[in-house]
Amino acid sequence: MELEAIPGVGAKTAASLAELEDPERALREGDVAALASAPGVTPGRAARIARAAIRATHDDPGGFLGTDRAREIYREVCALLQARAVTDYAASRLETFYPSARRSRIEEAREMASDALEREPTEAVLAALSDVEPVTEPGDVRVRERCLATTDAERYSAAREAFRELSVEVVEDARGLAELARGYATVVALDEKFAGVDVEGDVRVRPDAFDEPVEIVPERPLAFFSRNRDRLRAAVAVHRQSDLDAPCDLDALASGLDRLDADGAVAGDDELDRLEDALDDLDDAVAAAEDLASARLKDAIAEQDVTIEGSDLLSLVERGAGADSLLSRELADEYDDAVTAAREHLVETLNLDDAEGEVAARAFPDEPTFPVSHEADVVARLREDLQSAMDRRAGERKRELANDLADMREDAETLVRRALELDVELAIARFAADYDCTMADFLWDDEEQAANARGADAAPDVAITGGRSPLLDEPPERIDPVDYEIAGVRLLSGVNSGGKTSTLDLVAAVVVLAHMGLPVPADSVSLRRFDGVHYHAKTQGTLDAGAFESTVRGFADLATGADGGLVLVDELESITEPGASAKIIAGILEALAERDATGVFVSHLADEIRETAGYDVPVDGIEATGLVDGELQVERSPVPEHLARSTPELIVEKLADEAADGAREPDANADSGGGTSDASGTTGASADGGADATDFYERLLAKFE
Ligand SMILES: Nc1ncnc2c1ncn2[C@@H]1O[C@H](COP(=O)(O)OP(=O)(O)OP(=O)(O)O)[C@@H](O)[C@H]1O
Repeated sequence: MELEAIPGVGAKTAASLAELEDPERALREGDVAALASAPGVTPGRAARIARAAIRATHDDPGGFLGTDRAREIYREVCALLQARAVTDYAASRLETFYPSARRSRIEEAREMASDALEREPTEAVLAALSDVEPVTEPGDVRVRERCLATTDAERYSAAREAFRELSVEVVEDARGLAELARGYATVVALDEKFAGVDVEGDVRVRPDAFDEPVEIVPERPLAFFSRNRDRLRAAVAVHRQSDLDAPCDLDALASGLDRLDADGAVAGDDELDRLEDALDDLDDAVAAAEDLASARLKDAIAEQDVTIEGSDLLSLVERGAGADSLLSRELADEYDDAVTAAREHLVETLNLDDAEGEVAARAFPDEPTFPVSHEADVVARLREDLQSAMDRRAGERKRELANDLADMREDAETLVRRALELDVELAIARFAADYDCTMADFLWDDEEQAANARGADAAPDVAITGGRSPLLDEPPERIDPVDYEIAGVRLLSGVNSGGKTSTLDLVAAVVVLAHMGLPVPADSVSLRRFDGVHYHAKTQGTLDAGAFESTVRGFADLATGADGGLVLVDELESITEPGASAKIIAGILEALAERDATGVFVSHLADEIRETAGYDVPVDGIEATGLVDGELQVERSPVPEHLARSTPELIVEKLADEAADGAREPDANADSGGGTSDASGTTGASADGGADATDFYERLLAKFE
């Protein structure tokens, strides 16, 4: 895919995306983490780019969400899904699901959602997911103890390009190599002609270096694995806790990671640990050995009676000899014992092997001295030996581990990606479980046409059974399921607070989710494919002339455009005075009906609109089954083709009933002091005035017929 062909991606962003290892894959798979790793691309922008790329693939013009309220509904359902994601990745990735009018996109997303519904979001998987994050590239790795050397200028440039972690030096000849070997622990000569040269130090001739980068810089793969160690371990745990297919041997990867320190060094190697400890403890051990030997010798001297003949003493003094000579002559055995103890102490505390022990033995001189002191140059030699043994060992282990892990890098990245994608699926599965969702049945255009051609009864445009609006501010168990069928353009009437707006929200949420390819919160839903959703929320109060004009203009576009969208309108009458509103709504309904559009208009002016409209507008109604203790008892599912009674009508009916009861039972009212207010604040009928009040309420009631 041409990066600049993606809507919204300009030259700068395209250049930035081109820096990714595989931008096509990232776009194809909606890998928002990879996209967000492009320079200057934020996670939010990454999701928008991924969405735009999906749209481009499906030739989707976008714009499905035609109004602010429709966009709000999308954002709200998206937030409900995101609230069920564990990782930031999944939260961003869920934003790549958007309502589309394109069948191919809907079906693609439905396939993924259907797989998601098979997933089981166990506590163990969710806990493991909390530590998974997209892998990151380690920062610049610099290896200072190793360098590359060549006599060839071209090879020099190629090596600088291929081995950015190492210094590359130009040398003239073997002497140059020898000089480098004095400054670096290891020199890797790239030229064949150095094969067989004898240079002191660790000089390796590797003309194959370019083909074996892991051998030359094992730090490169190790840096990746150590940088991502915790997230890789978490991804391994996610795979072990779930039924995900692992792209590699999880045990091998886990054991490789166990052999790695967070800073890229090899961990868990006893010999390496021994050498490292010996180096760390060398100075202390030498000092302790010295003290030990001196103390022994001191004790021996203190216990010793030294007899010396006067002539001997004289000759010693004449030769200028000090007490040391006396020591060697008189206390040679004691000195030997003390020095042996010091040497043994060194070997034991530093856990030295035989060869190292031989060097350590020379750290204390055979010539007696008091106090006993070490030979600094021997200790320095021991340090060098230990250091080079450690470097050698670390190098070997690094290369071994790097060879084991390097081949797993791609799989390790896939492992993390699959774990993160699982989080996306689990968020969908958890949303579906919380709202008892199901996949909607689409009546695709060709099937619809075939049905119409057969003369079959036209199926409703949307049919919802047991719908539970996820947008209600109620916990899922308090939501009354709603059945609603929408065919053509219709009115929805009903009592105040009966659930008319909530029904529009439910329809919008179901249609948006279905067109996102995601499960819908209902027992069953069948619907046709829509080009968009145009949901107009109730306006607060009447509009000024300008706002009114632009609202009417908006409906003109809807009524005359080619868009086969779903139109949902909530109490449009509030935009202006009731008489004018009814006329305008009737006109809009007529125009939409002529275009075979689908729509629901919630209105309290159903009668007036029907009188004005030039066709028989169907009216559905949300009915109150009665008023109990001042509370409406509502049947939330709209009754098809039924004008619901309004709240005022219900209240007048209640007053009429109460007045009639009062007129029939004068004694009861006389007892309660007649003419007082009842609990609901309405005036009851008195024994003598009951008949009048009954007549009055009956008169009001008759106006509703
Ligand atoms: N299906 C439902 N299940 C449970 N509660 C619901 C349901 N539908 C609506 N309600 C409750 O009824 C309240 C009122 O709903 P809604 O605003 O949709 O009514 P309305 O008919 O549009 O009211 P109005 O005529 O005043 O605009 C909601 O806030 C919610 O608490």
